[in-house]
Amino acid sequence: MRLGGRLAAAIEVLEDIGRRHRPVADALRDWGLSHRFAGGGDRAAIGNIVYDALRRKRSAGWLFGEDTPRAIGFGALLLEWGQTAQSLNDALDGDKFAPPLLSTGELKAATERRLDEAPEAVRADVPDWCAPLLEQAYGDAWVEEGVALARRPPLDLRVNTLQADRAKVLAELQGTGAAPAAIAPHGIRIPPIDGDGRHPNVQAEPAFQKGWFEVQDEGSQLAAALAGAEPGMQVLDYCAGAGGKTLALSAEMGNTGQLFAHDAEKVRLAPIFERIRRSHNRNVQVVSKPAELAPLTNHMDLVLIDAPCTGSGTWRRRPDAKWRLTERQLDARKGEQQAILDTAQAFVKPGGLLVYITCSVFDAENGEQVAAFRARHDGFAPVDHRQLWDSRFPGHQGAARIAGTGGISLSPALSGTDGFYLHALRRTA
Ligand SMILES: C[S@@+](CC[C@H](N)C(=O)[O-])C[C@H]1O[C@@H](n2cnc3c(N)ncnc32)[C@H](O)[C@@H]1O
Repeated sequence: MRLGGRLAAAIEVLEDIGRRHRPVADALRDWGLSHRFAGGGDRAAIGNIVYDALRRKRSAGWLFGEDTPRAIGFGALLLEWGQTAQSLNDALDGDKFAPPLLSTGELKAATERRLDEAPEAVRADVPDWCAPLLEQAYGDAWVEEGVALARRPPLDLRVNTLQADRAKVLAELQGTGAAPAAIAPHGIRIPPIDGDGRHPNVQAEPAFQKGWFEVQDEGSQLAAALAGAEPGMQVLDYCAGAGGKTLALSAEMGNTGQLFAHDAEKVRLAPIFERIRRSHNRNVQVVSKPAELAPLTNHMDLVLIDAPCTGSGTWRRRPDAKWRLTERQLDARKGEQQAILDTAQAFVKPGGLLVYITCSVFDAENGEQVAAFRARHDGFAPVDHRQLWDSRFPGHQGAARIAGTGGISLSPALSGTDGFYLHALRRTA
């Protein structure tokens, strides 16, 4: 397929996503099933246009004065693929599979409209209602952070130190662009792809099958490392999901002590069994029934709450979620976070740690949530987060926002990671 056919397919997929409110991955998969002639390169290119269009939906739409699938599809190529309106028309001319060429009016709009004159929320590529929330979190840097949240993400891996070391995994991944991550000691980064490229399928690597590494954003790796799990500890991962942090904690603990992995949803927890097997974790017990957690009350050295949240820190990877999110959903997540904090705190032993994590960039789910928890519960005091960060990641003082006793926040523009928040509280009574 030439560029025109790929763009037409991307516009079709964007129409499907808009019409049927479907997740991007589902819409792309269905398109692939009904167009079996398309090769892997075509599918990757179409996927890239679709994801770019969703990441840059507002700024792409701004160029044409509307955010129709056609406008944002073309806009993605203008903003992210180094095309100009004229070079696009030249490339599409004579391609019978291409969408109609840009009209005189569209050419004029795309040539004359300037993104640097657009309102801030357009440049930041976020819904209007989210702009004040980003400003609250990032102050003057909020547009820059919005822009970074709309960029293509890297592919990050965490070396499973129970099975391998970084040099060994890097040697296996030679030729993929893999390099040591900037901050995470066991992290490996394959940079964001350009244009119609695609990341290597690392999960097909024998090294992955042998459990030498996991796919995990560097921010998630840093959050897990900051939680402070140590060999021999009793740890409860209360919202373990598919176990991304569980596996990292288990490795930090050197496969010793006990790590209980719980989640309210059995379906979310299901993949953890295969992952534990592949990664050779021997200190993890999966506890799906809340009643079976009762004996752990007051006994845990560390309780990790990787809370359900809006996921606004992961918009680079799930840009459709950015446009689907509503204030009502934010309120619902806040209610869940509050209830989980109130329940999970009871498992911390006196002197133990309660560590709260989200992959949200909104203070309402982060610092404000922890402040409200502390107002409801005596006996928990924040650790010194500056000291915590500096001791774990010396030499990276400026790579996170640290608000004294107010937690640690990671962001794409400052930290080069997904947006994450971590707040560690010690039980004092
Ligand atoms: C951010 S995800 C966890 C991701 C996971 N820790 C990881 O690193 O891959 C949040 C999880 O919280 C779970 N959850 C939601 N409400 C819960 C509750 N009341 N108790 C325990 N888990 C809950 C969800 O099912 C979801 O799997």
